[in-house]
Amino acid sequence: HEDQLLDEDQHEQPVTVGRSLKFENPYEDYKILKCIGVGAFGKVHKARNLKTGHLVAIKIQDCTNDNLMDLLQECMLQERFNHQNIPKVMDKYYWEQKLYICMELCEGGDLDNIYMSTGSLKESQVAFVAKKVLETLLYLNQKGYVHRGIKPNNILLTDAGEVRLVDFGLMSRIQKEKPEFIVGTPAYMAPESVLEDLSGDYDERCDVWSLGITLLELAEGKLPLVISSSNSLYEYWEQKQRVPHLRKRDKWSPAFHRFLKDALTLDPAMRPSVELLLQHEFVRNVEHEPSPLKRCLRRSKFLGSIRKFF
Ligand SMILES: Nc1ncnc2c1ncn2[C@@H]1O[C@H](COP(=O)(O)OP(=O)(O)OP(=O)(O)O)[C@@H](O)[C@H]1O
Repeated sequence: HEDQLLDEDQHEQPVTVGRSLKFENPYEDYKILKCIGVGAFGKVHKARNLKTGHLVAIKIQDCTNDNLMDLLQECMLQERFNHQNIPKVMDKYYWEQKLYICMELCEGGDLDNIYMSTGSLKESQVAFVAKKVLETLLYLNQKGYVHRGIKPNNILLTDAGEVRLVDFGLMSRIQKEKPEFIVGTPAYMAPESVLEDLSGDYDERCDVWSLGITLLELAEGKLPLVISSSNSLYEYWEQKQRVPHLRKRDKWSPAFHRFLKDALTLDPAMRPSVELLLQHEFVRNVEHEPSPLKRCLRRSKFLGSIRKFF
């Protein structure tokens, strides 16, 4: 219980994690109900707290002595963030070589699954996602972090259609630690992550680019650039330099076209910051409630139950 991790936010003062990391059997506190997601390092399950009856999501990851600290760092970052769009961590256990992270359940699932089942989103729904993700990114930027993993798969919805951002495993400090390796999912990665001459000092704006690609995907129902490796991303930008845009010009408002043009500015030095984009006409007047995504959640659930039936 005396393990210590470095807390970067507190000027590298060590903080004790032993107090809140439980070295106990999690199955005595939670009943696993069903698997709701699969990640690179483990699975996410829906579960019930046996004392309170509350439903939670439990991420279960295999641990070795080598990766335990990395996984804990990611979880502790998520724990430390206090923002309505970031799922709260309630408990964490280390038991029989596995890490169990119990957090707020986002019953709606991720936007990747949702749009694949219901079809592309409407403009008002895309604008809502844009605003919520920008607000979360602004919070992270103010704390000094770049997310580096913005994509539909990491944007979850609660039952009420509220947006939650997850996956803090690729996150890094703004301008402090450029990742040693190219990190992220290539199709969403900003051109500067592979083009040296563009990299400059505009680190946090890579999230703005990834958000632009994400919104295009949600609106059109498919990825604008089909790129599966950082090599092919490099080749694409070396040869074509054609910036993705909405194909059907008349289907979308001029504000949406302009927003994407701004977010997908090739040169990060010219790309607007998160703060500036929050003032953009496309998102400025988006209401916080009610969520326009609630309707597509109902549809996704309905389609899910029909599929189960057949
Ligand atoms: N709090 C949650 N509530 C509901 N579903 C969740 C929650 N967290 C994750 N999921 C689901 O589990 C999936 C996998 O999540 P996880 O965080 O393990 O993936 P990951 O580590 O980001 O995966 P990868 O590394 O492959 O990107 C998500 O895409 C989502 O569908």
